[in-house]
Amino acid sequence: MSTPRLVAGVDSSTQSCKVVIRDADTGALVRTGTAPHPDGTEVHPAAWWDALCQAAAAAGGLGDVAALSIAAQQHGMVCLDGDGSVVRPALLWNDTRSARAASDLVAELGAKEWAEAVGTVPVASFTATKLRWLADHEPAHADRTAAVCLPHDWLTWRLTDGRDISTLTTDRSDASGTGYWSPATGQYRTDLLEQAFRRTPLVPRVLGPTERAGVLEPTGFAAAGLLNAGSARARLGLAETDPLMLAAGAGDNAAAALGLGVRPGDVVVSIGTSGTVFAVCDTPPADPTGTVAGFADATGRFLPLVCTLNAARVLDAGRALLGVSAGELSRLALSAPAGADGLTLIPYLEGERTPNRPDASGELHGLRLANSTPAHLARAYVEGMLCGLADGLDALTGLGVLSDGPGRVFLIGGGARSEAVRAIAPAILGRPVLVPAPAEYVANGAAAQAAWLLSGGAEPPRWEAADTELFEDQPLPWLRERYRECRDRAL
Ligand SMILES: Nc1ncnc2c1ncn2[C@@H]1O[C@H](COP(=O)(O)OP(=O)(O)O)[C@@H](O)[C@H]1O
Ligand SMILES: O=C(CO)[C@@H](O)[C@H](O)COP(=O)(O)O
Repeated sequence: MSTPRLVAGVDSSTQSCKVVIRDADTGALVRTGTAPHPDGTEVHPAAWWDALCQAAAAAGGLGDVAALSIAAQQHGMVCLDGDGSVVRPALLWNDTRSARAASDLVAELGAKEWAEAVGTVPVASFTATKLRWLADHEPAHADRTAAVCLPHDWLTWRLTDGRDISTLTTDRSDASGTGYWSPATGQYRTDLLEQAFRRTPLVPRVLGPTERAGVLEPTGFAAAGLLNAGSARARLGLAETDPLMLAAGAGDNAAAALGLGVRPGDVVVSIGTSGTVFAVCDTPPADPTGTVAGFADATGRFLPLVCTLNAARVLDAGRALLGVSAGELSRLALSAPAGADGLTLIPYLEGERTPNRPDASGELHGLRLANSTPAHLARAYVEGMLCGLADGLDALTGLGVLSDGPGRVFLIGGGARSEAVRAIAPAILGRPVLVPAPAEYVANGAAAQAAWLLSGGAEPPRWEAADTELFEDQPLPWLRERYRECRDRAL
């Protein structure tokens, strides 16, 4: 029997780095590893590199892997100087300090004009607004910035070169989250980059879905001038003789869409640090309200997406408040009645991106003696978080980009591991929900992209779909209505 060819997929997400190693032909899972990322919304990229090395080691190393693809959290601003050194820690997608810069940029050009130019209207998450913040607040760092790239671009480049900024690459999906690349034309809008940053740094070359970002040759680390090349290869579990092909990589949500094999009409709801609701479609969306971001996907199509800042960590906060485990929060939530007897959480604990309220905070409405119990509070936390996502699903549906949809609604991400979330989601989202078996769907999508690179086929590999469990319940329009009233009062 021949040895299977292996591929690796990476999800360098907000809270951790995950590596999955799969059989390139069958998709069978071979090994996995994870490592945590530091907390905070400002992180030095070296921490992602360390976590990638640790996660690769925990997955048994990459020595027998033929191709690798890196997917990562979107939008983070990584500034490099002319020598390829990091200028300052990266500002992540959930750092809201550029909210004022975002509203300045909208005022300068107009929301409709931004949506038509790049598919998105500036909010604090997008790279363009972070660059404007840097220009306004740290001009010395802005002056030193010779190139700007994103988390997955930097990690891929760190593996293939790590020194020459002219070799930086990205892909369509991540480029579409910058605010200066147009999914509709497939071109950078250098004028908008300059408008945001008042400078024109080098930006990564945008690769198509099956293009190769590079090859990590046996001598690669030394050629790249990385200090202690031998130890870097050793940390990744690579033997001195192993070449490793690097795929284009992707933004995490596009990778998840690829990993799940979503079809036009399907919707994915992901509950990670961010809450996202997205679909794939064949025409570039442009929502002048900015609610739906018109991203590109990782297969050559488009990825309309709504993103909230408050998802799995709302559940974490509920647990901390009640001093209980994730399992106990879930049990408590399921022991309270739907609607928590009038207790409603508006879950904007981190400010909010959709709706665009970067300075908002969370609010509890309707506290009474009768609902002042741990169970009611747990229920309100789960329901409030899901109502934020249901608003996102409404916006996506309202934009008319779902062909005959919504069809299948998938629920993924760390938060989908909660039994209460799975059970309550159908009533709040107003439709049946398919929960794939718990797995790292972003890293799986990256692994599929690596296998696609190896196969050179016209379509991504057709690996066996994950087992799914169907959750159904009667929609609760009255609960959504009460949430809307409290939300609008809060806003
Ligand atoms: N059983 C569970 N119940 C509730 N939340 C969970 C559970 N398991 C994991 N989580 C939460 O999921 C989050 C991590 O999810 P993940 O999708 O990996 O996030 P990210 O991609 O943003 O790093 C954490 O906030 C964690 O507390
Ligand atoms: O900003 C977005 C999408 O626009 C987020 O979805 C980030 O890509 C972070 O994802 P997670 O780490 O929460 O999965």
